[in-house]
Amino acid sequence: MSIPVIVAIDGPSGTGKSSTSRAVAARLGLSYLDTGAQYRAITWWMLSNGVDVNDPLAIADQAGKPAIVAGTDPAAPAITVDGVDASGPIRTQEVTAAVSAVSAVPEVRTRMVEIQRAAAASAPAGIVVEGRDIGTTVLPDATVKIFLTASPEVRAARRSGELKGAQSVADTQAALIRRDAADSGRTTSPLAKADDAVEVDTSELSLEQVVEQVVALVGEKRAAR
Ligand SMILES: Nc1ncnc2c1ncn2[C@@H]1O[C@H](COP(=O)(O)OP(=O)(O)O)[C@@H](O)[C@H]1O
Ligand SMILES: Nc1ccn([C@H]2C[C@H](O)[C@@H](COP(=O)(O)OP(=O)(O)O)O2)c(=O)n1
Repeated sequence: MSIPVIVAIDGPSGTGKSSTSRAVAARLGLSYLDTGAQYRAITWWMLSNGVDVNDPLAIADQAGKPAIVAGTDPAAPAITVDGVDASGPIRTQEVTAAVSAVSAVPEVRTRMVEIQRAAAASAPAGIVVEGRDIGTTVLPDATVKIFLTASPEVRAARRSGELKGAQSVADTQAALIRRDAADSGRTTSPLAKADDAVEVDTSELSLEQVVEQVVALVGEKRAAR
């Protein structure tokens, strides 16, 4: 058996983290973990249970309550909260608007990071983990670290394509920029590129080209060890 490979993929919203991570994991036979889905899931629980998402003390107090379980099959990403499928509700604009505030609370992060490290440690062949602080904080010893970027215009166009006109491209771009600022500016493990991460600007690349680059980097690291 070869040593498990750990791939950390970080970056702001709409840069292609989820699509790239799933495709790389599927191609290399690795597990896959979407940590953003976990932060969205705990945010959904807070909103559903009447917790004031602008009150960090209230969030901290409740952070230990919901059971968040994320699947690790790249072919069928799954997320449940207290056993209930949360894959639809975590993508609503209400959750998107509240997730940065909830995920800035240290007690929330401590819990999520524990679950994320356990998933990485138990993946038989290795795992691709995507998020904001994977290379810096969650898995600082990852085999390969990637930091994806793209221009705000490209990211907003990609996101509004998914929202199917529910929000204008200009509003989507403004919301992305607000979330970037909140995620990069928080005190506990902000969105940041690790010093040893490879930065890939995906603005002008197809998904296939990004996947190829990441797969090639993993191959190089494997060959070197
Ligand atoms: N390199 C790319 N070129 C064009 N579209 C892309 C590319 N990467 C991702 N996408 C599309 O952009 C949208 C956002 O991608 P996603 O992987 O969800 O980004 P993130 O996880 O960083 O928010 C999706 O609709 C996806 O299909
Ligand atoms: N490792 C992570 C992953 C996500 N988060 C927070 C910050 C992000 O704005 C939200 C949502 O992340 P998600 O990856 O689902 O966001 P997008 O799909 O890129 O819009 O969660 C985090 O704080 N740390």
